[in-house]
Amino acid sequence: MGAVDLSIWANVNEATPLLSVQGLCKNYGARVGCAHVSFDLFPGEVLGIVGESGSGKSTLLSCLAGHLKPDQGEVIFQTAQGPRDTVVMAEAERRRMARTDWAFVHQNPRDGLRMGVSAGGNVGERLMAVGARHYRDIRATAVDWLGRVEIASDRIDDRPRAFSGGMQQRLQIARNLVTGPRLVFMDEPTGGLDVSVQARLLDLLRGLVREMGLSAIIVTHDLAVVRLLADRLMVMKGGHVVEQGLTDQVLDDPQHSYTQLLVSSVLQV
Ligand SMILES: Nc1ncnc2c1ncn2[C@@H]1O[C@H](COP(=O)(O)OP(=O)(O)OP(=O)(O)O)[C@@H](O)[C@H]1O
Repeated sequence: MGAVDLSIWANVNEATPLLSVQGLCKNYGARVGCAHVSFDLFPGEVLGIVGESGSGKSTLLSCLAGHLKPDQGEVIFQTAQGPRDTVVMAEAERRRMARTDWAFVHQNPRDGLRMGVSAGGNVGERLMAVGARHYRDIRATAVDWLGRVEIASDRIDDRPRAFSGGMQQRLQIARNLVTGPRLVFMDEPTGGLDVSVQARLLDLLRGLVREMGLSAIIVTHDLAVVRLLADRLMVMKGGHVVEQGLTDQVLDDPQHSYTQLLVSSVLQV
């Protein structure tokens, strides 16, 4: 099992949104989590979601990834079999899609890795979950993916706890991308890392996203992250989307007063 087979996606039209979100709302009792969020995400497109703490970014991402059930709204995912609303689909199907069609990179690698399993095992078990059976092929693909995320092959049998924070995050990325998802959700993927480590990780992510033609939704506090990775930007405040558009346009010519504050860094996000 070498390169990931993407032929099943051949019938997915580039002009059809990969993800189409309509009127998504989630409240926690009387508190607004996110409200009336709508957008389309096209194949190969990277959307950044920014906003201060408590603005609803994580709530939105959790609803999109199926970790949280929204109170209202649709999340239509373009599967190889056609469009499906992931909000109403059966839990078993959503779980299967979460293994195959999309991936989730957590801020803390511990939430996305199995810390007691070797690096190779972390990558290999994802392949086994989608049907790979031959040990030699699985190990060869794991070695290949460790290389792609700049982890030396002689570390394949080490457990993630023997890795630095940056290496753990790169391993989490390999574990998530090895099965060839179309869409990757990332929650503060560079949060908690040193600045130099962040820069290297961002470069790596940018390369992989482009090379694999991935669509991605990235939640971050860091405008430098979206400047580098995101084609489009969504700015949230109090659970609402206050501005969205092309990243350069939003950052260079922000229209909403809150975005202006964010960009001028007057506001600490
Ligand atoms: N489990 C929960 N129970 C009650 N309220 C919640 C819960 N999770 C989030 N909230 C509230 O929903 C709103 C949005 O929170 P959310 O965590 O989505 O924001 P965020 O932008 O991701 O913040 P951060 O960057 O700090 O993670 C906040 O008012 C928050 O207090």
